[in-house]
Amino acid sequence: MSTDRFTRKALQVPAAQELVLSHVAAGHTELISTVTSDRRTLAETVQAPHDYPAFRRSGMDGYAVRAQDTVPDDGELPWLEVIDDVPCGAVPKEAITAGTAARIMTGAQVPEGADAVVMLEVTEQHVENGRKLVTVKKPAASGQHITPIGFEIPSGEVLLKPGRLIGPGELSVLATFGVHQVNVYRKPVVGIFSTGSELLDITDPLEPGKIRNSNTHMLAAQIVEAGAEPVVMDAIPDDIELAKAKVEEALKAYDLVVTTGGVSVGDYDIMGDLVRSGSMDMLFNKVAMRPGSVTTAAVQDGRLLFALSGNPGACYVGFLLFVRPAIRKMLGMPKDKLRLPSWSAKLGRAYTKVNNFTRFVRGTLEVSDGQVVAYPAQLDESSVMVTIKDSSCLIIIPPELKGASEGTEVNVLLLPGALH
Ligand SMILES: Nc1nc2c(c(=O)[nH]1)N[C@H]1C(S)=C(S)[C@@H](COP(=O)(O)OP(=O)(O)OC[C@H]3O[C@@H](n4cnc5c(N)ncnc54)[C@H](O)[C@@H]3O)O[C@H]1N2
Ligand code: MOO
Ligand SMILES: [Mg+2]
Repeated sequence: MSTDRFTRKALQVPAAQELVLSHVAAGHTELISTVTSDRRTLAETVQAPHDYPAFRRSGMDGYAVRAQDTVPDDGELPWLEVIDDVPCGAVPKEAITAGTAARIMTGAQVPEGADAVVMLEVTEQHVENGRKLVTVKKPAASGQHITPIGFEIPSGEVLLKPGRLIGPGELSVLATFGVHQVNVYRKPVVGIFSTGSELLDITDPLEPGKIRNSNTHMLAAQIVEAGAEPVVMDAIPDDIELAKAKVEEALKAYDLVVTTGGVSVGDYDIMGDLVRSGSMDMLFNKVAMRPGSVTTAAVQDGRLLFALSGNPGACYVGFLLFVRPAIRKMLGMPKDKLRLPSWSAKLGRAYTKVNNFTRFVRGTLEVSDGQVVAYPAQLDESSVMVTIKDSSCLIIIPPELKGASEGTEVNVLLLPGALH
């Protein structure tokens, strides 16, 4: 790797991603209460401890019967004697035998002997000499309105594997089987700070020549989305000694450190100098991509430092392509879930910029005539912040396309939350 500021060797995006991923591994685990496990990543295999449903379950409010007893005899509707009443949560007291039925509610356990449930709507109930009788006006088919044991999940089935992100469906499964504690991967703690003498705090009034620090807050939200815990540190001015001390402190305290700003070749681009200064191993300081060509990564004592560009567009994309997959690997997620999902789409509008590097252009997705169409943002410069909020994908424009006309088949990376 180069030792001066200007000579940089650009890695292709996949190679840079692999390099980053080779320096992280799934982290520690912790046992937590399932009720607080939403958005956490499972670190264990969960198997069904019993069949589900565990009993034959009625799908309707009605009567449990033997289907054969519901067939009219010589045009006469059959009468059955109601020998039991089974509400939800109860266990049937009697088995159903020829000529008998049990009143039963949706979700209740179907008695032995019954092979069908008929809905209340197709029955009539009478009391005759103190005996409860029911007639069935429509013959039942065997198995009707009964959910068999193990219909959804047989006992012993693997339900959830390590690396699975817990959400509403997973919580439902865990609760169903009484799994009230789960082993999950500990959330990596990520220290973030911005560098730049121009940066004002979000609460500061605007001053001439200055801007408010937006990247720190954008990154904090990206870190949360990725499944980690951000620790927001104060921004620092462009002072290499200060930056060095801050990086050292952060790398000791946190699992990962992300900085933004000062990675290009300018006079005050201190982060670029810092990673080359020898105290850490630089993985790369140039990637063949735009925005984010100056994205820099280094490792010290096994901990990664990502020095992302200060330009908001480049910082955003640099996080998604490199930091997010690293966090997801630390969370034990499988290899095919580390990167953003990729779809193919047609370009809805021409993209004319030509570049030597692969472009990751912010865009919006629409479906038209069953075809996914991606529209590049009107403003997609690295320095532009405002269109980040409107984007649902990154459109990949490889350099060999030399720009792309409307209708070109492209690959798009889905942004987190694109389908919400
Ligand atoms: N001579 C060259 N100049 C530049 C090159 C180059 O190769 N040669 N690369 C350009 C590219 S590409 C990019 S990207 C930027 C990278 O800049 P830095 O990472 O060094 O970032 P800064 O110089 O600190 O800031 C750039 C820009 O971003 C604003 N910024 C910085 N931090 C924040 C923040 N926390 N929140 C909001 N905005 C922030 C900053 O004010 C600048 O406007 O360099 C090009 N130049
Ligand atoms: O790194 Mo800059 O964002 O390539 O545009
Ligand atoms: Mg700079």
